Amino acid sequence: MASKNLLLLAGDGIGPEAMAEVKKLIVAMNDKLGSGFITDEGLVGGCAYDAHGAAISDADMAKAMAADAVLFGAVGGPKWDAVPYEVRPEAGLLRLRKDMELFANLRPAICYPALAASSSLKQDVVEGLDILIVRELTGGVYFGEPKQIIDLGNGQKRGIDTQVYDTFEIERISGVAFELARTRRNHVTSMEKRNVMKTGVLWNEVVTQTHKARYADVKLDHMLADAGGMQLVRWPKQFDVIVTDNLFGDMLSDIAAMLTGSIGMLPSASLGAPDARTKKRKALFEPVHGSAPDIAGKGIANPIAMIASFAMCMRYSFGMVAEADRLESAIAAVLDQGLRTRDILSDGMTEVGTTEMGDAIIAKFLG
Ligand SMILES: NC(=O)c1ccc[n+]([C@@H]2O[C@H](COP(=O)([O-])OP(=O)(O)OC[C@H]3O[C@@H](n4cnc5c(N)ncnc54)[C@H](O)[C@@H]3O)[C@@H](O)[C@H]2O)c1
Ligand SMILES: CC(C)[C@H](C(=O)O)[C@@H](O)C(=O)O
Ligand SMILES: [Mg+2]
Repeated sequence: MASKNLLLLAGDGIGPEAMAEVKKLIVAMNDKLGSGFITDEGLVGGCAYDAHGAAISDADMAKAMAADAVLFGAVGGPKWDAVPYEVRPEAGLLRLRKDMELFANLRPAICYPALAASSSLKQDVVEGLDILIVRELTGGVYFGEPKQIIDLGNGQKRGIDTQVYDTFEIERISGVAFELARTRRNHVTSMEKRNVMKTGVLWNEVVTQTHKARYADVKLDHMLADAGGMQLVRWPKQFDVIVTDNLFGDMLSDIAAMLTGSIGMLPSASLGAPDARTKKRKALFEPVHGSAPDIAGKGIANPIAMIASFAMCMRYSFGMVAEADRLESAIAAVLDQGLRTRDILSDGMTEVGTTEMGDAIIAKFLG
């Protein structure tokens, strides 16, 4: 049996609360189904800074590089607002993405039937929604140089971030989007801002060329990213796969999160290129949400995004497609039963905390 070494990086705020539910699930799967997961743990984010002055230590980084997959909770919080920029909690996540070369971030936004009526959007707008945002994750303005604040010496400062994309980066992320579209509804919408950005012009050009050369069977549309945001809330069901850069993908996926009822619902997978010899991809799975300092420690966080991220882990890292499908069905069934954490609560439903929600999903999954 192929190894299943998981590194758990729970992080800060609600990260450990959500991760606790996945840990219970892993223990139950090992005990009852003989799934054979081997777990190790490490520190990332503010807790890592507190322990050793860095947002992730070299030792934990080495563990992440060696693991078959990394499960990540969330990082950040007001406690670390004043720490130096280079070691702020979020730097740990960015280092993991960059050093592991996780260029492809898959963010599916699925509206579970039971939540269609509780969205802030009209029911018919979100009912049956199943879209996938493919976000480029190791380039763009997140990593481009120079990135600095310079003193102009006249009482003024200048903040500089640099958006950079090379052909190969756009080619490989659009390849991922086209491949995934072929397994879905065969439609890709590429979003950039070619009307104001040179990287947008190149993005559009390379996606068009990649399509023509290798994926002409897939329907391709181009949309300016601001209009894309508007279309996502106007009529999201027009989309199948959206491919976009690092920053637009960050923003568009938070918008998409609300289509599903709550940001507490959205999982994600961050994947590297397959290794030439072993064909295995480096991979990290994390909820789209952050550490939610406003609700941390109260036991009310929604663990579904974290649990659904583990479903993606089983599907993409271990080929456990049946188990992943069953876990997603268990989430849907528990929502059908009327159980709701506070973020997705609506009239007539039963409010439960993080632990009860996790327990109910695990029981349904095993049942
Ligand atoms: N991947 C990550 O680790 C990640 C992602 C986004 C933000 N952050 C960090 O998290 C901190 C807080 O950021 P923010 O407040 O902008 O975003 P956030 O996602 O943490 O919270 C936004 C809102 O959504 C709610 N929310 C988020 N997840 C929830 C869940 N699972 N269940 C119920 N409600 C949930 C929060 O209570 C809050 O009201 C910042 O330090 C930020 O940098 C980390
Ligand atoms: C925490 C932060 C670095 C991160 C990002 O901006 O990518 C987060 O917002 C996300 O969506 O994963
Ligand atoms: Mg984000």
